[in-house]
Amino acid sequence: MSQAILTLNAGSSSLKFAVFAVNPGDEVKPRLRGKVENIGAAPHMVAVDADGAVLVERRWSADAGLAHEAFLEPLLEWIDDHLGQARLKAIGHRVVHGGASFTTPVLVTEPVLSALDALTPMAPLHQPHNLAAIRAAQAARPGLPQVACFDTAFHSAHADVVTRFALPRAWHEQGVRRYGFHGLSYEYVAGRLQALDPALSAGKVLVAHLGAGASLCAISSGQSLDTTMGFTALDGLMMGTRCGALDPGVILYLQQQAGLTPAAVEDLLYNRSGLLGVSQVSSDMRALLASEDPKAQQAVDLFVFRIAREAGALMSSLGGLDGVVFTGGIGENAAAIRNAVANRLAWTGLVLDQGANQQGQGLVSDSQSRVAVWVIPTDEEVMIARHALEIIKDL
Ligand SMILES: Nc1ncnc2c1ncn2[C@@H]1O[C@H](COP(=O)(O)OP(=O)(O)O)[C@@H](O)[C@H]1O
Ligand SMILES: CC(=O)OP(=O)(O)O
Ligand SMILES: [Mg+2]
Repeated sequence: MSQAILTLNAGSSSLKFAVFAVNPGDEVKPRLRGKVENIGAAPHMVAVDADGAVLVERRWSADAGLAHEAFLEPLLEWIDDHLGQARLKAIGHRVVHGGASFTTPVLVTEPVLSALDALTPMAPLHQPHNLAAIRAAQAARPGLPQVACFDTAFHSAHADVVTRFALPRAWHEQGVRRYGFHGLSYEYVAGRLQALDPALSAGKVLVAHLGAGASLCAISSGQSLDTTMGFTALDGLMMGTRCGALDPGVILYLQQQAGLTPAAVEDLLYNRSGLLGVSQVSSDMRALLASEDPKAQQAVDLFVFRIAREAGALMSSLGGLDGVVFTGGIGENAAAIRNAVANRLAWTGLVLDQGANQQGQGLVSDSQSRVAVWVIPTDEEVMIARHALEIIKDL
């Protein structure tokens, strides 16, 4: 009987899932993938097979009030019905925060779960959903190995200086330091780039993961050297609803002068800021690009400005720039954003091929460009499946 691995990637408002067949040579091959989007509002589930044919599509009403956990049991049953002859060998999970202790994927045990629970305050949008998915999967499939794969792990070899805040050193020792996120995405993209352009992948590359959450990663010879997110996934770029880098004095002002409680500050910075907060229109880049509202344009301009500014910082960490890779929902699909970022980085000698950029696939820089620019669709799911298989191989 063939074997399969299920991956679960519980995000702030979505639950992505995929089933991979384990082929000879331990190669994982996608069988089906899908997502439940818009959880908390009007959930929408869609799943497709390996050829992209729709297997299921379902909508729930906005007032159903369903949380992530409500989808897990029916989802696991639906997946069982679609496994055919295959037997589920493990479930791999994306866990956003691994802290200082988890620098590689691990088999989930109770002590692992409680250690990950302690990191929840540092990833309030993600960690509770990641851990709820693990607990629900444990309850539904007792005995089935669960593997946690961390967003932070790809950045765990950063030089000491990259990890530090200029705070009294005792805080660093207590774990108040920069970690970085979106590591599963960066690891996948780095692997794809090595296959697509080995010479570039041996050089200095800036990868822009621009989705609901957004960050940049400085990758040299396939290794992460620096990244824009830090202690939490709030730092760095402006995001859908998150503020990105902020003068810490603003937080003091909000609490001490404006009288916001810590919980209200958390809600402001994680849920009400970013594209949504500045535009007052939407957190969704598609809606902003289609809007006539000048505030939407202002939000897009700030998003692009912040990318270019942080890109400058990471070029310094890299000591140069040979290539840029765009990925994530915005990076893969929004030609206008790639173009605007490219215009701000023109001083590096980066020139887009306008036709290729509109197409948005593969190499999109001009043949005369000093900096190569690629669009590479990310795949956190396949990375999770590979890691899960690696961990359970010796069980
Ligand atoms: N065709 C498109 N043009 C512009 N933005 C897009 C397009 N398709 C998706 N996006 C944007 O991608 C973002 C979601 O990215 P994604 O990587 O899927 O998010 P998540 O972090 O939830 O995985 C949204 O802001 C959405 O508007
Ligand atoms: C870490 C993070 O911001 O993840 P996402 O982009 O999925 O929200
Ligand atoms: Mg994402």
